[in-house]
Amino acid sequence: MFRLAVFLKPYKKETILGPVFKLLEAILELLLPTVVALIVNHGIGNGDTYYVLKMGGLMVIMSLLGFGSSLICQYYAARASQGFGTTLRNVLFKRVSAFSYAELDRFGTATLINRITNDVNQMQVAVAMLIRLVIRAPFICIGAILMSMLLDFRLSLVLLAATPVFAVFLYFIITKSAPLYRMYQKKLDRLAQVLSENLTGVRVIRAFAKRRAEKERFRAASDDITATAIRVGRVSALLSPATTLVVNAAIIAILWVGGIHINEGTLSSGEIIAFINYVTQILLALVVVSNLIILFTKAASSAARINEVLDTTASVTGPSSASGQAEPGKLPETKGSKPDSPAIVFDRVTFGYSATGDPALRDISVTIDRGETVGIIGATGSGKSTLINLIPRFYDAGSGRVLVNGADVKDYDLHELRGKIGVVPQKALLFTDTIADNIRWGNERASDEQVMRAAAIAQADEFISKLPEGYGTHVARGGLNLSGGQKQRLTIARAVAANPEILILDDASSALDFATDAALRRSIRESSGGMTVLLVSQRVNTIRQADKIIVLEDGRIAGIGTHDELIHSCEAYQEICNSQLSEEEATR
Ligand SMILES: Nc1ncnc2c1ncn2[C@@H]1O[C@H](COP(=O)(O)OP(=O)(O)OP(=O)(O)O)[C@@H](O)[C@H]1O
Repeated sequence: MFRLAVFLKPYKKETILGPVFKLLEAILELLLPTVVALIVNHGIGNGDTYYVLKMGGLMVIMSLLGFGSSLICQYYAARASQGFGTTLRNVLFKRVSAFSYAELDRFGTATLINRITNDVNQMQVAVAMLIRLVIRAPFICIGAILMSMLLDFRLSLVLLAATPVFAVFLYFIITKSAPLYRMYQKKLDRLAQVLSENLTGVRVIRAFAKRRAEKERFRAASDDITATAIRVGRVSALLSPATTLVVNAAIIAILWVGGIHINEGTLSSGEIIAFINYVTQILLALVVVSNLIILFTKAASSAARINEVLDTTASVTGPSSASGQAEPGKLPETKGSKPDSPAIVFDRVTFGYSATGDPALRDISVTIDRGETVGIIGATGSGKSTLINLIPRFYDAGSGRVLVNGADVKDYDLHELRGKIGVVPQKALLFTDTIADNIRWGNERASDEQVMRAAAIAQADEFISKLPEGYGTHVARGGLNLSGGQKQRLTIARAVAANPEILILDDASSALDFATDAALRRSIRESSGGMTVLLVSQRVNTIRQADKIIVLEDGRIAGIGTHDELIHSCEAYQEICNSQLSEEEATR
């Protein structure tokens, strides 16, 4: 947990001055019972009203000073904790943004969101409490014990005897609650996962009339977390009554022993009042300490979760380059890349999502020349998306090399590499902005003409022009106000607008009708201007005109060639064609 203290560095002043002011308040608070004892013994005992008023006035001033110190501490604590939380959240977000798909897959979205929000909040509260109470509460405890020792050493032995009893309670509660807090946070992640699946998949759930089942699933996750919360609550709830029990037992013992001393004439009534005051202060401070311990037990498990993210380094990083925000399509060439080399080469590439499971790609070797249009086809799960994900380094090949323009993708600066490649994913994702800005997302500097040209290539111009506000039409959250095919065409336009050297369409026209799909391929071919195009599809019609077709089967290459070559030589391709085309269509 203390590793995260580096994020408090910019708030050194607040972290030091906050506790100092709180200490001042605690000192004033500790002196008050002694002043009360003086008032009782000298003022009331001697009937000296002037003394009572003078000391009463002193008490008011001390209380006001204490109040002011407390306010200043509160202010510093708020500044430091909010600043700490903001910096930590930003650092975590930056770290997560740099994660490759492999790290994102490993953690999962729900837990990452919880770690950046919930866990950081938990740490933020812990920092505020650290500044406000961590010094004050133990100081009050120890100070009150010392002050009571000064008042009457024999009586204070009762307090010392109570200390180990309290320590045993504390130890029991911490060891029981810490694992429960860790479990609670894991279950919170699970709940967030179920909730997110339900909200994003609401249409599918309704279409399959699965609402009741999903409600049950949510209730089960929710009940599960409640059960853990109750268990942890039961354990931690013991702490306050246990503290009160120990301290009240001490008070009874003090009254008993004190009574004997008063009878013997060795203790004044003012001293016993001050003594009880100190014991009450100790009680309150101990309740605070015990709550702090619970808070820090929670914060420790949050800190461990945060540190896990901070300790995870992105597996996909590139050598740094000074290319910065270069214009898309005009990025500097990486060392090793040659103008006359093929656009993409897979050189004996093998890749698996996990080190132990079956590889998703095995021994893939293929060369794709610049300006070629290449179709990638295969049954579902055969590895098509995995193959293309290795080109922009969404994942890194386990063995073998992937070359772009003759240079290993690992030698590229990531920004430079991805600037060369336009990827249109299977699932169309749009942002809440205008249609024009969504297309411009791939190239912020694109002029209106370039945006319209990209839309025309993607066969999107016609439907856009029919919208009431044309290119200025606002895309609703998640593209709700557009059809599946319209969304796909906009994501294609977005990739085209970036003017990439390599355009990858990962089953990106699956929602288009045959005529639009054909028109799209024609316009990409006509206006590609030397662009290398990779078309991933399960539809033979989408890829049959390609210069080269790669057929994948169970992660291996089953054939490479044109449609005419493969229809005679590749069994896997023949099977796909047989399932989709008539004999006449296949050989036409
Ligand atoms: N993120 C992932 N983590 C683990 N396994 C994965 C992941 N993505 C894909 N796989 C597995 O890798 C294999 C290849 O998947 P891939 O998505 O590349 O197939 P595909 O040919 O593109 O399929 P489709 O046509 O259905 O999109 C499959 O067995 C799949 O289960």
